[in-house]
Amino acid sequence: MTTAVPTSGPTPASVPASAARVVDAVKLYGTGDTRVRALDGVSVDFPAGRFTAIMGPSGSGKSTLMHCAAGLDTLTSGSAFIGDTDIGALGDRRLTLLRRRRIGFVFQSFNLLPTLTVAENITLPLDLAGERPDQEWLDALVDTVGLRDRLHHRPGELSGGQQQRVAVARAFAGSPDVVFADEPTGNLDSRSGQEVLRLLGRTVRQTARTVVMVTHDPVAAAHADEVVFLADGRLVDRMPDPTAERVLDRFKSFAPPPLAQAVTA
Ligand SMILES: Nc1ncnc2c1ncn2[C@@H]1O[C@H](COP(=O)(O)OP(=O)(O)OP(=O)(O)O)[C@@H](O)[C@H]1O
Repeated sequence: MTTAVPTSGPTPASVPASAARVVDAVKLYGTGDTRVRALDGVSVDFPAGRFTAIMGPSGSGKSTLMHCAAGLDTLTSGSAFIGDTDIGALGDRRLTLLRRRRIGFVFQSFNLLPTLTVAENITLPLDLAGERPDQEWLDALVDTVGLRDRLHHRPGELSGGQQQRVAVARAFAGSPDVVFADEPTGNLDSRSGQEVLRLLGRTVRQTARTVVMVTHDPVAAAHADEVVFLADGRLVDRMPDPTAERVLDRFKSFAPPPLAQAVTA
C-alpha cells in the first residue's frame, strides 16, 4: 500500500478546541416497562485534530453516543455540538447540510454504491452537496489509501480492506470537521483491519483531521490518541495514549465476566 499522506488540503470549515461534544446527554428508547436509558447523562468532548476511540461493553451506549453526536439521532435531553454548532437547534434541512459538509462517516459495512467506480464513490458526498472537489487534496487522499490503480474499478472488484479504504477516502474527501467511524474494522480480517486503522491514525496525525471511532476491540482502540470508556450509558473513564493491554485490563473491569472473556479470546 502506498504510504503517501496528504499534508495540505483545505482547512476544515472551523477548528475549535472540540471538533464535537455532547453535554449532559440523555437518550431514552421505548416507554414504560420497556424503557431503556441508553445514555444516562454523558458529557464528553472529542478534541480537534485527535483520534478518539469509544469503548465499552455491548449495550453500553457506544453507537447511541456516536449517532447522537453525529446528528444521525436526537437526544432526549442535553446537547450535541459539532464545533460551535448546537445540532439540536437545527432544522432538518440545515442538519442534513451540516452532516454533508462537516461530517464524514465510515461504517462497518463500507456502504459503497456498487454501480459507481471507486473514484465516483469517493466524490459522491461532494457531488451530492454540489461542491467542487479540491483536486490536490483528493489526489493526496487517493495516494494515502493506496488505490490509485483501482480508481476505475467497481467496489465488487475490490477486497473488503480495499473497499473500506475507499470508504475512508470518501469520508475525508470533503475535508470534514470530524469523521465518525462505527466499528470500521468489524468486517475485515485482522491484517486489513490493521491497515485501515493505521490509515485513520496517519490521516489524523499528519493532516490534523479528527476521528471518533466506536469499537469493542482493544487492539483497534490502541490506534487512537485517547480512549473514552462507557458503561451502562455513562462515561466511566478516559485513557490517553492507550495500549491494547491497558485498554483490555480497563475494559475487563467494566464488562460482565462472559464479555471480558470473549474479548480476551
Ligand atoms: N432503536 C432502539 N430501540 C430500543 N432500544 C435501543 C435502540 N437502540 C439501542 N437500544 C438500546 O440502547 C442500549 C445502548 O445501545 P447501543 O447500540 O448504543 O450500545 P453499544 O454499546 O453500541 O452496543 P454494541 O457494542 O452491542 O453495538 C442497549 O440497551 C440497546 O438495546
